[in-house]
Amino acid sequence: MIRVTVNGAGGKMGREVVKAVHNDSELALVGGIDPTKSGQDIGTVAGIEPLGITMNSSVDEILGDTKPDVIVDFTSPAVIYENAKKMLAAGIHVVIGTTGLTAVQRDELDVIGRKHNANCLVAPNFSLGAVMMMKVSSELAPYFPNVEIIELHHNHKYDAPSGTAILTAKLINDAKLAAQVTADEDLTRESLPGARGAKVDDVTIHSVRLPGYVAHQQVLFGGYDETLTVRHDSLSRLSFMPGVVLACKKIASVPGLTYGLEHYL
Ligand SMILES: NC(=O)C1=CN([C@@H]2O[C@H](COP(=O)(O)OP(=O)(O)OC[C@H]3O[C@@H](n4cnc5c(N)ncnc54)[C@H](OP(=O)(O)O)[C@@H]3O)[C@@H](O)[C@H]2O)C=CC1
Ligand SMILES: O=C(O)C1=N[C@H](C(=O)O)C[C@H](O)C1
Repeated sequence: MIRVTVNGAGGKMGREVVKAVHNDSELALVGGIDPTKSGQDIGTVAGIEPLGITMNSSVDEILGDTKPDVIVDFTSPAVIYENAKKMLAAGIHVVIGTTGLTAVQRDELDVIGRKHNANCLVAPNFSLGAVMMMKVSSELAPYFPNVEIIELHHNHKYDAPSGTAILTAKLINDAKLAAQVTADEDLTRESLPGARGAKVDDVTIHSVRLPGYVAHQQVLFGGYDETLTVRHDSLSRLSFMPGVVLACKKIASVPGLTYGLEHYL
């Protein structure tokens, strides 16, 4: 059995991960961390029966002799980097769904993890459909170099743009660079600052935050008198669970830090 602790276990994603890990026959749920739910039973916090596991308040409390094999982290961009350094330095494999890590930070985590034989997966999106949306978008980019992303999320999201939009833009930019194509020069003027969104290299991203949405993204390609749109919708947070469970099972066999769930499929 693979022993798994959930960091951010009281959050929207954390509660789903607790249930998914608890329900999987190859995974053993051994702990949960969440500062404001410390002392409570992890099952009760997740909305199921009590599981006899008391929540801790910080990662520092679980790095001792009874440390898990894997920590799944869905916390906040504000804390992920410092926590990831601690978890990897303790020799624990870390599955990171939390957004906000920069490329430089990922490189630093790779070094720390390799030094302590701890592997790391940073996946901005664990849903299979979102991974396929990114793959298809990068394949289309050489043929349609004019492209903009619209990502739509619930209004409690910490960050903008989303981690998924940033990775999608990176994959599109990489594909365009390899094919030596660029977007037509953008002559549009902004009469209101921000109206044209944010740029990640050659790709524009627009972020929508509204109650009612879960996680959605459209990648819009413009061509010669035609357009092509790739759209993905996560209808609930269950959509991320097969990817998280797969990652917990596979992480011990993939050395170093991996960026993107596609490398685990
Ligand atoms: N990769 C993917 O597929 C997905 C990634 N995400 C990302 O996951 C992250 C979390 O999202 P979501 O679950 O919606 O957010 P929530 O705010 O619902 O959950 C985050 C939880 O982490 C807790 N927390 C905050 N600081 C710490 C800490 N230092 N140690 C332990 N726990 C802490 C929070 O506690 P408190 O509320 O008390 O502050 C909260 O319970 C975001 O970055 C989001 O973008 C989300 C969905 C899918
Ligand atoms: O905060 C969220 O909800 C989500 N965050 C991830 C992101 O930033 O891409 C994944 C998904 O879009 C849901």
